[in-house]
Amino acid sequence: MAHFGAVPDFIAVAPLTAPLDATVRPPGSKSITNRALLCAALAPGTSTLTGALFADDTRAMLGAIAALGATVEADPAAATVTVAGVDPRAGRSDAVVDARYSGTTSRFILPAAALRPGRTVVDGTPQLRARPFGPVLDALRDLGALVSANGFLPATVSGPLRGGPVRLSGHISSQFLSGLLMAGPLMTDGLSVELTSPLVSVPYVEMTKAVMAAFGVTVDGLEVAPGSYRATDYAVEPDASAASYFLGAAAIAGGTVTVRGLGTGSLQGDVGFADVLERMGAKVSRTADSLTVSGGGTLTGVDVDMADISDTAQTLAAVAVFADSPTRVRGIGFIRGKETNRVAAVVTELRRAGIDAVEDADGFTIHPGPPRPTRFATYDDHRMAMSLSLLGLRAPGIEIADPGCVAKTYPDFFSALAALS
Ligand SMILES: O=C(O)C1=C[C@@H](OP(=O)(O)O)[C@@H](O)[C@H](O)C1
Ligand SMILES: C=C(OP(=O)(O)O)C(=O)O
Repeated sequence: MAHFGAVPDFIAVAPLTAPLDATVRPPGSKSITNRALLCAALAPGTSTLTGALFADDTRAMLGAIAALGATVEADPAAATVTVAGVDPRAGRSDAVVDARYSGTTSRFILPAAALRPGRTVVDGTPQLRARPFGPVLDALRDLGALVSANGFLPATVSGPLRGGPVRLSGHISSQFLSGLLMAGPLMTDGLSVELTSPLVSVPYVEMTKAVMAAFGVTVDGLEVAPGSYRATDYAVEPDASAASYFLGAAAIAGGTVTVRGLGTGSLQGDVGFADVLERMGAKVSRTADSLTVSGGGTLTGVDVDMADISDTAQTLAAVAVFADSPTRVRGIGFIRGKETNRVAAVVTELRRAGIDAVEDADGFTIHPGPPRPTRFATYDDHRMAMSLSLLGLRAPGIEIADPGCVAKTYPDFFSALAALS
């Protein structure tokens, strides 16, 4: 990960000396910010986002929509972005998008870029180049685009997109479907997607539909009629995946953590991480504007399918270390294709700390135990860094290598973690 300013080689996590009593508001949701930015960029007129996330992944999307011709004014200190939209179907010049490390940016911008008659090259870091793109590239070809790529980035696409019916696999990533749906209303014949394999990360597709609806476009099942977006002002919720670390901290270290801004009406499936903590024995309460977890009692291991909320699987691995029985996480084989092979990475690192962690075909099993002092490797994966740091709240001698990798979604994570105490 590229960083601005000095970033240490590692961070030592200080164990908590008293139970937690904290209220936090994580920065804006990465997933909602990047959807709202794209919908705003495709809407004629001016939209303003408040509560937007400023992190590497959303800066990638800001650059991507600007490359497509949207006018962007960002105020990171105020967490606002103003976007004047553009009709990509009028874009005849060549364009280049650097999606950096961002799955959402790259998978969402490809269909939008393929609406342009001009050529767009979409590329990213070596990490992103190693992630799969075949399903969306094949779908774009079937929808009428010219595509030059071999299943991975870099990819060069040009339109227009005729649209109509298309078949798409769902088991690798939901981001392909979300990206196609968002470009759908601007395809000549609209879009009708038929999934050829079971969809992972389902709540993210519901989120896509909800953000599109806020910008005036209705998705019916997996069908979108030709139409246009409507510029709007949009308030982004705090990030629920980021919240999982603070909720997990309460479960591990005891005491209470309240996350503000994540209420019962949240668009993010990852608020469901609290349900898993509840099954393990933590106390959870929910209001229209907050989510609270209290821990300190015994945690019991769970057997849980996390295909819908896989960004919190590593958080659960960290919590599971402190339970009184094993935890089995299923349904997440596909996270081997994320920032790193997350199944292998979390198992390898926990084993280095003396924990009996086992890789399974579709996930992992964690047998609890006391972690020994360890400097965890983070594999350039923000979620490895954030989740493994939780072990240090209870166990002495825990260090996190390359902590700057959290810049992908949460540049201030370690300050927020320190502020908990
Ligand atoms: O659509 C989104 O915003 C996301 C979908 C998920 O990816 P997959 O659909 O690839 O599982 C998730 O892991 C990612 O962090 C964000
Ligand atoms: C998988 C992730 O990101 P993306 O796919 O958007 O790069 C993540 O944030 O955990």
